Amino acid sequence: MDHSGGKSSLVIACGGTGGHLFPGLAVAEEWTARGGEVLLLISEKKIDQEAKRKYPQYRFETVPAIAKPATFSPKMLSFLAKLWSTKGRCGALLKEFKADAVLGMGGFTSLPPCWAAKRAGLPAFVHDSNALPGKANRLTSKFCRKVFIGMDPAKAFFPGMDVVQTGTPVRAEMRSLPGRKDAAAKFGLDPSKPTLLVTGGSQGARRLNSLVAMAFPDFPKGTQVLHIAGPLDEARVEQEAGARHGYRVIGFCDDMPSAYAASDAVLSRSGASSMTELSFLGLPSILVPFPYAADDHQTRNAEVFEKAGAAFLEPEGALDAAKLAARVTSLMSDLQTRERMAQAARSLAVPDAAARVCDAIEATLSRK
Ligand SMILES: CC(=O)N[C@H]1[C@@H](OP(=O)(O)OP(=O)(O)OC[C@H]2O[C@@H](n3ccc(=O)[nH]c3=O)[C@H](O)[C@@H]2O)O[C@H](CO)[C@@H](O)[C@@H]1O
Repeated sequence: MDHSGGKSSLVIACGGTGGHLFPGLAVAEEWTARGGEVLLLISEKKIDQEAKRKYPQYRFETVPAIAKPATFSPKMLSFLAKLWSTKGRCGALLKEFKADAVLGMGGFTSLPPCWAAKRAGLPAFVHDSNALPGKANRLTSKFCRKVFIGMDPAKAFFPGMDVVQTGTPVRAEMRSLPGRKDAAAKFGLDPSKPTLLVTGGSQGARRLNSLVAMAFPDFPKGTQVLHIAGPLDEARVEQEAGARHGYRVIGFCDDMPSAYAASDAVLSRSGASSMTELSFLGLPSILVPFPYAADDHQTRNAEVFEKAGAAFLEPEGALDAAKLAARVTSLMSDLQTRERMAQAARSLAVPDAAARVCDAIEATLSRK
């Protein structure tokens, strides 16, 4: 295979959650634009299977989603068995696809393909978008030639590894946002009114949803809310708040560019992909980390934005409806602060992250 022109075959393991899937798709877009071929490994989860429909130009294969049990229990045996059997299936797929390299976008679902690559003598790479890398990625990195990171603090967790700070890739559709008027119309909102986007990441955020619904009556008059409640909580939030004027509830949003384009500020969990999009688009935010995320990594993510002045960090444990309303009020009624935060957010963006990832893989392949 000719590696000089980027015609190589790349396997991208990006299943399990939006935070892994969308950056993986962004790399696929860049790799294929360079003339290469991709095979995307996704899980059986709904979000992954919907991506398969939305991107018919790519080849997808479904492999099991793998989650490590929190404590040592009999479930650990089935976890290990699943890792082993998935590694076998990935090995067969790499061979059949004539893969030149494997890129894992994170989580235990990335481990078997990177392990299989190492066994087959192929270069493997892992991308970690968080400030505090997870155990899965630290383990997966042992099979990898290079580790790509989204945020600077992650570097310290991969001692002795070839770590490249690439930033986290953003899908191409984020580069061409619709105008505010069209975007607002899509959600039945008034483009002339200040609008707050609420999102809990790809899986939603039940507690945050309830707080926003309770706090809304105390938001500044005229403020609209576009509330992405998550597929499992849509009906409940709709019942609690959906009938209010200027309050739009949706379950899963398959058009995030429009959601961002319609909004002046964002109240969000601090998943790395959502935050990457906020910095790429220069949106001020209030970040409420998911308190049960592994090793509290969402708090570490949010601290990076808070330190840069790009976001207000509000720990969920200390948040009630009154405090949330006060925070939203101070943000929505102060254009200067929003502009300052937007600029700080932009300063954290790495707009060519997908290109940096592809450059680093190509550099390794050309030395093979
Ligand atoms: C609960 C949890 O542990 N979540 C983790 C998960 O991300 P998780 O998928 O929860 O969240 P992220 O914020 O990283 O990514 C969400 C992605 O889904 C998209 N989106 C979201 C909602 C929607 O309706 N439509 C839609 O397209 C967003 O635009 C974004 O691209 O992996 C990330 C990357 O390791 C971590 O940083 C997160 O902490």
